[in-house]
Amino acid sequence: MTQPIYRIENLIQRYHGRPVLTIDRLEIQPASIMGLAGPNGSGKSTLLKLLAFTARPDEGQILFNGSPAAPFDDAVRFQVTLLTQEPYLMKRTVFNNIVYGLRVRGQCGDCTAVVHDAMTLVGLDPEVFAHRQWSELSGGEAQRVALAARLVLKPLVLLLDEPTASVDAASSELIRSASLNARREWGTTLVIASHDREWLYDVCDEVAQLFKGRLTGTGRINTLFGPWEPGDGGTWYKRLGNETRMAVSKPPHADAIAFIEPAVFRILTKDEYPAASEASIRGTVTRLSLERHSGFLFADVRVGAFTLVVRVEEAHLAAMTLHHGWPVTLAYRPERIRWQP
Ligand SMILES: Nc1ncnc2c1ncn2[C@@H]1O[C@H](COP(=O)(O)OP(=O)(O)OP(=O)(O)O)[C@@H](O)[C@H]1O
Repeated sequence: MTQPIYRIENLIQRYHGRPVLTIDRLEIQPASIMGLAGPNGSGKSTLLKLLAFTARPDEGQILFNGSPAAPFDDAVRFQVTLLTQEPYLMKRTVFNNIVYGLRVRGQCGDCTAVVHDAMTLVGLDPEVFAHRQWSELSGGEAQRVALAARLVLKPLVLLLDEPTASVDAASSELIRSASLNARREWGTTLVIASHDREWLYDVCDEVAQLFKGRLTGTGRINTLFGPWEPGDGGTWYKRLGNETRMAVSKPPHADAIAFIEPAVFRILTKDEYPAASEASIRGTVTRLSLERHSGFLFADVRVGAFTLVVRVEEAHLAAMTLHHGWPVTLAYRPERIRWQP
């Protein structure tokens, strides 16, 4: 096993004395793509800032290539770069924004060719954009300049904090493909925080789930929020829309959040019925995907207004034909739902 590029140990980060991030242990492998998923305020940006070594954790440590690193150490400053949701360009031309990091590192004299290459990677024609001022760019163009300013450094680690949250669709596509290109071409490790779970699952080797500042797992998981409704005989339900109700175990309280592992669901074959201990719901397959990290096959199943991720058992594959648009019945045992108070 290679040495992880990051190893987090017993980390606690606080704001005004309140812990906002607690991670006992997390490793990120070199040249891998790690996704960070979680609702607003779950600690994704805080974790990225710590991985960028712009701040020191209040407790615990982050080892970089096996060694502890202090904020702004040369060992990390020249290797790790963070792209935030807002581009924060300097008040100068596009060319001068992109070349800045190279000059700070004393890496080139005439950097024209490498700067132009970086611009091309993010879909900015150097002829058109090199001499534009920072103020003469759209939001999507500005974000692409900010990314080019990082790619030109061929960084060991590129941290992306919701890089496409406030840009147009075309810029978003260019930002995504240019980022993935960095891993392919230079073996750059990527850590991506995003609310776009589908994208994360498509491109990441592993996705860390954060919830209220805690790591709740790595891998796919279904997260359902209340309200929960009591039914007959002690059963509780979640309304999923289109008159579909999903039976759940008794929630600990009204605002509890349910975590349901994809393996909790099983897709019934044509001739199968749920067992007496199982509940069931009907839905439609909208997507099939293979998780790189585990090699498991997952189906996205649309149930009412929700999409549930379901792990497809290998033993079942032969007995089922799953296609986009295929109606399926999911069986599950409600007591296997995990609750987070
Ligand atoms: N500078 C700060 N001062 C005080 N509290 C902060 C500060 N920055 C973040 N927090 C708090 O820390 C917690 C984690 O915030 P963080 O921005 O890391 O979450 P996030 O998962 O990135 O959220 P989002 O998806 O909305 O960007 C939140 O409760 C937030 O209010």
